[in-house]
Amino acid sequence: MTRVVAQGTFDLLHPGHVHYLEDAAARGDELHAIVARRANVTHKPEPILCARQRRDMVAALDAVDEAHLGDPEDVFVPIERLDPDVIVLGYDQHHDEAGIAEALAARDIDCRVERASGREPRYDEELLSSGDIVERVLRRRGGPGEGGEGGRG
Ligand SMILES: Cc1cc2nc3c(=O)[nH]c(=O)nc-3n(C[C@H](O)[C@H](O)[C@H](O)COP(=O)(O)O)c2cc1C
Ligand SMILES: Nc1ncnc2c1ncn2[C@@H]1O[C@H](COP(=O)(O)OP(=O)(O)OP(=O)(O)O)[C@@H](O)[C@H]1O
Repeated sequence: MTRVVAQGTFDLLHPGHVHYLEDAAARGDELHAIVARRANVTHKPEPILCARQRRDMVAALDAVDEAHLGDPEDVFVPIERLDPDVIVLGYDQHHDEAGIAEALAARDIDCRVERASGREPRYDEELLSSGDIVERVLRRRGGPGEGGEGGRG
C-alpha cells in the first residue's frame, strides 16, 4: 500500500488544485492531503477561508482519501504521523525537493519526494489560482471605495 502526501493552502478550490491532487493520487494507493494553517502561509496574502473549511473542501474531492489540518508549528509532525512513501510537491510549490529529502533523511523517514505536473487554463475565463479568483471578486464585487465595479457583477 503506497501512501502519498500532498499539501497546500487550498483556499478557493479550482481545477488546478484538482489536477494536482489527482496527479498525486495516481502515484500511489491512498492520498492524504495536508492543509496549511493560516499562520504558515507567509509567502502570499493570507487565505480567505479558515483551515477547517479548506480541509473539508479538499476532503470532499474523490482523489483525496483523507485531508488533515497541518501542524501549527512543525510541518514534519503530520509527516511522521502519516509515514508516507511519497510526498508530491505542487508544480510551482515553493519547497525545494532536495531540502525536504534531506530533512526526511535526518528524521529517518524513508519517503520519496516528487513534483506534480501543472495544468494550463482550457479557456480564457478559467482561473487556476486562488489569488486570481480573489482579484476577480474584488474587481466585480468590490465596494465603490475599493474601486470595484460594485453591484452583484
Ligand atoms: C511535506 C510538507 C508538509 C507540510 N506540513 C504542514 C503542516 O503540518 N502545517 C502547515 O501549516 N503547513 C504545512 N506545510 C506547508 C504548507 O503546505 C505550505 O505553506 C504550502 O506549501 C502552502 O503553500 P502553497 O499553498 O502556496 O503551495 C507542509 C509542506 C510540505 C511540503
Ligand atoms: N494550475 C495548477 N496546476 C497544477 N497544480 C496547481 C495549479 N494551481 C495550484 N496548484 C497546486 O496546488 C497546490 C496548492 O496551491 P495553493 O493552495 O497555493 O493554490 P494557488 O491557486 O496556487 O494559490 P495562489 O495562486 O493564490 O498562490 C500547490 O502545490 C500548487 O502547485
